[in-house]
Amino acid sequence: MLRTRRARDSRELLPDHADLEVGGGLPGGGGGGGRETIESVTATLLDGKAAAAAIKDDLRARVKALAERGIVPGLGTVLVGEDPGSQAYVNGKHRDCAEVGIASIRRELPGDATQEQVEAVVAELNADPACHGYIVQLPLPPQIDTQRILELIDPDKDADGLHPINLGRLVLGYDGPLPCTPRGIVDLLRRYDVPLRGAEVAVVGRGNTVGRPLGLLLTRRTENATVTLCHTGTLDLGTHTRAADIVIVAAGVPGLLTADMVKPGAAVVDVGITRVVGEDGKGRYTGDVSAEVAEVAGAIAPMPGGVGPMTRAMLLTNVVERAERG
Ligand SMILES: Nc1nc(=O)c2c([nH]1)NC[C@@H]1CN(c3ccc(C(=O)N[C@@H](CCC(=O)O)C(=O)O)cc3)C=[N+]21
Repeated sequence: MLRTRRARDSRELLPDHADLEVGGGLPGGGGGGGRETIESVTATLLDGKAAAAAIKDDLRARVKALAERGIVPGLGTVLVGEDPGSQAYVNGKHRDCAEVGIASIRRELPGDATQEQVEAVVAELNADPACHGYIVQLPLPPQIDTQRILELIDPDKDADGLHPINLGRLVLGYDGPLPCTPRGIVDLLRRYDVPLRGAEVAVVGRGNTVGRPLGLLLTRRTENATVTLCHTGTLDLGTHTRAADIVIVAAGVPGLLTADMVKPGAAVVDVGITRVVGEDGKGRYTGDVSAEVAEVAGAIAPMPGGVGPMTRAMLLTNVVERAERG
């Protein structure tokens, strides 16, 4: 069972503070409402699906307001190749667009496309006034120079927020589109009142799409968290994660974070998404956080249902914000 009560502070779930808990008895909550020992505490669900639905409701209203000014926000996607996973993600993005009234601009190229062909599509979207923002779905096939493609995207149409100019803006504290996954994580934590100011945050993973920009985002004055950025060169990962009020795992290593590596009551965010083949021979996606972490954590953003839907909601947000700027 997942608690619906919101964790305001990771320490709140420690036994010393158990008698400070408010209210219990939420409708349909079914819990006994009495004190619980730490062993029986089940983490608050940081529900990315519900949060994304609320964000999409807000965007729908903003898209309507734009329509009155004669503006229809447009999101472009560039998909190269036939990878079923990538196709599924891109389909999801277009479904999201339809839900909030954003126009979809879809470009597809075969898996053996040349560098010039991909560059031509990028140039076309850069020039298209109906396209307020777009993404080039990653990974690209090996014959394509990914860095060169990403640098050719107009930074002001960079819906992912991953263009070097925009990552530079993030470093410098200038305005620009923010990377979707880091932005989605911060938004999710804020919605559930997980305090960031003064919090010790362990980020596991230094990748360009999540860990690295997340460290930058969390250490801005507006977030004011203290970040320890852990990576494959970290000698004793558990020392760092156990000291953290918030642990965010974006390593791509299934089950990397185990219960013994988490301070009781801490918030845990699972960003991992790795395709594994189960004992039944079926492929499925798995996160970086072991299941038993939910018995120690105060709050948890699971995979699926946590960060993924927030990433998609932030992609839409970046496009609507760009359209609002005119
Ligand atoms: N240029 C670019 N931008 C990306 O943002 C980008 C990319 N390339 N390449 C691939 C990764 C992966 N990614 C996901 C987004 C949402 C879910 C998602 O919504 N997942 C659901 C489960 C899957 C589902 O139900 O469809 C969940 O976590 O609940 C997953 C993965 C974006 N990526």
